[in-house]
Amino acid sequence: RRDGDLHIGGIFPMEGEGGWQGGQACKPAAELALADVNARSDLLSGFKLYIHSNDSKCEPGLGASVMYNLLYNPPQKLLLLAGCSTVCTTVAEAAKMWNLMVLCYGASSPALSDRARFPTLFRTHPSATVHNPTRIKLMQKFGWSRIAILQQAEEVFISTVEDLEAHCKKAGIEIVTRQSFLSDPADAVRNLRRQDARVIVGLFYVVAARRVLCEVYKHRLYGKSYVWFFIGWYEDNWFETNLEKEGIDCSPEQMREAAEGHLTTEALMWNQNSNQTTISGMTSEDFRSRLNEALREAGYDIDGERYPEGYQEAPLAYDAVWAVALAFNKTMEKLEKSGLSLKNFTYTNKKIADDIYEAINSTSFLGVSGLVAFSSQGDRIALTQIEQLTDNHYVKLGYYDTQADNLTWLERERWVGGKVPPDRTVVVNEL
Ligand SMILES: CC1(C)CO[C@@H](CC(=O)O)CN1
Repeated sequence: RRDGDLHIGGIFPMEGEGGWQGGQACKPAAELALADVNARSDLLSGFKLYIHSNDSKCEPGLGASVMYNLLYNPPQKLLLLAGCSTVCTTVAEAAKMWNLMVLCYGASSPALSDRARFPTLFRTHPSATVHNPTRIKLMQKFGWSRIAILQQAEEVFISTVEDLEAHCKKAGIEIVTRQSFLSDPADAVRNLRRQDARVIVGLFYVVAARRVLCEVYKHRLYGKSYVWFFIGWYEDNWFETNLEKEGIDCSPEQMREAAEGHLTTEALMWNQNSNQTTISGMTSEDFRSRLNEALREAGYDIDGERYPEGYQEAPLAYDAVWAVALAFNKTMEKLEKSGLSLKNFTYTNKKIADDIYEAINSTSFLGVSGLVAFSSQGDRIALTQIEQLTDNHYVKLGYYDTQADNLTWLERERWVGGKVPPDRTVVVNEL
């Protein structure tokens, strides 16, 4: 017996120039999850879930018009899925006026962790600040209490640095200098040398990262006396590609030499235990095979390593749909007690919206992206992974569970000079 259908809006960044076109892999992943939850007789019994989606191009204005079209055209939507920090900011700030929850699968901006501005926002994508406790943990492990920061002047990195500074203060780690640049890092890198920076946290997009690395080479700010922390979600050989195209005047060999030994931190988006069965019955590797099949059908040459954007984040979109289905299921059970159902939801019905909020807020299940649970500000609670570039390839050094303050260390780190670089010039007193 089908009591009816449940509808949600899906705003995916499919193509466009700026930002992140992660909808290319995230939309197919969301559709896989939709088929899976609708096939479950123990979920949403009597109802079928539908996603009505449109392309935001990762542009906030277009994202807003997509949202209005979803809201002002029947059928009524119960919730919105969205990607891209800029689009999620716009959609989540407005959605509360319609009592709509917003579930973001591709938004990393720390500014979104703000219940005052975004009272109905949840995200399966972790905030960029998730790296910071991991960076602090590594500094404490290697005895670095004097660091420097080099960042690109972009909102996401500015708010990440503010959070990092707060963590450093609490941990008693001194920041000797904080350099930022718009697009040319030359002066900023030169100032790092002038301040005798040795342990440097770098926060920039991958094109700026190549420019930084070439300046680091020129100023010899690498090797046995330096440690660089880079972001871990750049493509694997990022430091030796596009050099001509982007006017980088360092050779691939020079870039490799400057990059040798750097550390990276990133949030884990694929459940690490690849033979652990998740709520869908799949392991994360089963999910990968099904996603690859769906992407081949959509025309991507997966076997030729031609992955669409958002491939890394696809588990976050898949799990977002599961989080919605489980929350709706919980809400329907609660509403039935008072003879109501989600069919009674309207954009002015705050009571049912609060029930949906409560249901999402108490989410906790093992998804293909790992344990899915949210902080009080709606942020994804996630593990982080630490890697090091050794002999031109990334080696996994360990994982960090911030909530449990548990660092799993694999003892694989290697230092160019054979020992941990000190965080300052070491003066040896002649006896
Ligand atoms: C790890 C990354 C690439 C960070 O940016 C996210 C997009 C955004 O925050 O707009 C997608 N995932």
